[in-house]
Amino acid sequence: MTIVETQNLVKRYGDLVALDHLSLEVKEGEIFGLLGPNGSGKSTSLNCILSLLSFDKGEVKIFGKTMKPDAYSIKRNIGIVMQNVAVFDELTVYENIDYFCSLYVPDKKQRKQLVDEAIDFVELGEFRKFYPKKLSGGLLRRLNIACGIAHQPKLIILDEPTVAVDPQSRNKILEGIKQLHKQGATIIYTSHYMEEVEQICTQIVIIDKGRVIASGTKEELKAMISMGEKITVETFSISSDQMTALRRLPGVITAEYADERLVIKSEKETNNLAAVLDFFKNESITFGRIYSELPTLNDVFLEITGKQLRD
Ligand SMILES: Nc1ncnc2c1ncn2[C@@H]1O[C@H](COP(=O)(O)OP(=O)(O)OP(=O)(O)O)[C@@H](O)[C@H]1O
Repeated sequence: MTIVETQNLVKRYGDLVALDHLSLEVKEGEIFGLLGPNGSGKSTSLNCILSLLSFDKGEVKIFGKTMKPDAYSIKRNIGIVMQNVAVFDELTVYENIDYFCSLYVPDKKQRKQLVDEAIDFVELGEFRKFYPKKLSGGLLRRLNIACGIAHQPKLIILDEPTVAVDPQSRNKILEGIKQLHKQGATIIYTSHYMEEVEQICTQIVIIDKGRVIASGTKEELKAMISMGEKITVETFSISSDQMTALRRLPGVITAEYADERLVIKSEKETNNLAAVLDFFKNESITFGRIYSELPTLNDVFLEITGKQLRD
């Protein structure tokens, strides 16, 4: 079943085209990763999906129905965790979650159970009587998440929930998302951190300048590009003749040297690590670490657009 569908969404801010015929399809049970560099249109697309922002062209359907600002039956089944923490300073952790949950769940007894479950879920039990001002950035994010998910929605939308959080809270947030997914929620997750998207998303769409540039599972995305292996060698110097020799190794696509790092990218099913190691030994070139990696989503982005995901 399709949970969210956007067809040819166009959103302009004056002359700037923020969404350029953006079509997305999120199926039930997916952790759908919307990955793109800063300014690529991730937040704009979420705001259009949620009818928080009007758009110039296109259509949004959620749970098979057209999404509109007053589509309350749809909204009741959506949980939103936005980039900026939005909680009330005057309310405690418990009261904040209870307030947001009360917008969807009027029954007090039922709500108490949901709020308690949300507090346990984000592990804020010992902070339930704290006011937001007393919480660290990571704990605040977790409170923000609890406020968005306490009513146990079918669809959860998280817009860069890990920006500027400490590694411990980041891991807790990512583990929490996986758990919500296991419990049956469909999740839309935006990020410009490709490692996170690789780690948790079952389906990924990469956008740039408001357009979809690639989509699929992480394996499918990596299979789209010609590169299959990236070898990095930390070395102080290498001559242009030596670079030419390295470029002649089988299957080498590029070999570049910058900032005391040599990076050799080779085609799929090439294994040049042993050959590169032999070359450095035979040429008596001193080197530090040498390692081989599989392509990342950044390499996918780089090969398709010619630029880094994180500029
Ligand atoms: N209210 C606005 N008025 C004018 N331009 C805007 C507005 N909001 C966003 N933009 C522009 O639209 C484009 C898309 O922005 P958007 O915030 O959707 O990108 P993003 O991928 O979410 O970026 P980030 O990761 O920085 O949040 C950017 O060029 C941005 O500068």
